[in-house]
Amino acid sequence: MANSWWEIQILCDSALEETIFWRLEVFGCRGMSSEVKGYSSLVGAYLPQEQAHVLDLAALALALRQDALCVGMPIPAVQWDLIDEEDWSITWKEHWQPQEIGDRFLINPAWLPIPEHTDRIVLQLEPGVAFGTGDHATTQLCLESLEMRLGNNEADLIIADVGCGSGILSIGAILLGAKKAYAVDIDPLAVKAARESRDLNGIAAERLTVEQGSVDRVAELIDAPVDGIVCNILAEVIIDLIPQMTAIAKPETWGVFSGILLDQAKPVADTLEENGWVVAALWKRQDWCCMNVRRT
Ligand SMILES: C[S@@+](CC[C@H](N)C(=O)[O-])C[C@H]1O[C@@H](n2cnc3c(N)ncnc32)[C@H](O)[C@@H]1O
Repeated sequence: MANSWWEIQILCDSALEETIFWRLEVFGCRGMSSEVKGYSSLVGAYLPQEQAHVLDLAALALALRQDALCVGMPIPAVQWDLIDEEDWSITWKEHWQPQEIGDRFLINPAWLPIPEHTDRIVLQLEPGVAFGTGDHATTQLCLESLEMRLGNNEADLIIADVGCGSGILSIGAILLGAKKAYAVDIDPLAVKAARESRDLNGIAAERLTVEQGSVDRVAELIDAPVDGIVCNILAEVIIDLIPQMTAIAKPETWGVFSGILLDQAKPVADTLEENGWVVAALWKRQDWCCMNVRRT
C-alpha cells in the first residue's frame, strides 16, 4: 500500500500511559493520542509503514508487557493495523481538538476556524507527521516556560530550537515576540512539517529558519550566539548535545530543556554543571520534567 501507516492501539491501565508514550516516542511514532476508557486508557499512535516491520511491532509489544510486569500492572493489550494516509488524517481529526496551554496559548487544528473571541495567542497546526501537537506534557512545559521567559515581549531575542518537530516551540516563541528562531531537526519529515507550520502561522521565512541537522547546524547558521535554547528531546540525547550547546551560547543565554523523565533529571543536571550551566528551576508534569537553565 502506498503511503501507509501503522496504527498502533494499546489498551492499558491509565497509570502506564506515560511509560507507554515514552516507549512509543523512542520507537519513532509520530502522532499519539489517548482516550480514557473507565480506569483504562486507549493509547493510539501512528508510524509510517516503512519505518517498522511486524517483528519490530512484536518487539515493542513485548517491551510494553515487560514494563507492565516490572511495576506489577496488568499487561497492556497491543494491536496494530495498516491504514492509508487518508484514514490516518481522518483519525487525527477526530482525536485532535483545540487545546489551551499555559496562560497564553491556544493550539488550534488547522482545519478548524480560528476562534474569534479569544484573548489567547492562536498557534495553528496540521496533524503532520512530526512530534509536537501540544498534547505531550513535555511540549506543554516548554511552551509554559517560554511564556514566562518571553513575557515582556523581548523583541531582540534570538533562539535555537533543537529537535523542532512540528516547529511548535519556535512558532510559540515568535508569537510571544522573539525576533528570530533557528529550528533544526535530524528528521527530514520534521523539517518539512516545521516549514509548513511556519507558513500556516504567517511567519516569514527570515524570522524562522528551519534546517535539517542538530546543534552543529545551528552553529553554522548563526552570526552570533543565541539568547535562548529550547530543546525537547530525550535525556540521553540532551546529555550528548550539551557541550555543543555551550558553543552557541553567551554568558546570559538561557535554556529550556525537556523530554527528560524525572528519574533521568540528575545525570542531565550533572552534565549541565560540568559544562558551565545551572538548573534554575525544574517543572514537573506526570513523569516528565522541564529544566529552566542558565549559565553559571
Ligand atoms: C520530542 S520531539 C519534540 C518536538 C517539539 N520540539 C516539541 O517540543 O513538541 C523530539 C524531536 O527531536 C528530534 N531529534 C532527535 N534527536 C535529535 C538530535 N540529536 N538533534 C536534533 N533533533 C533531534 C526528533 O526527530 C524529534 O522531532
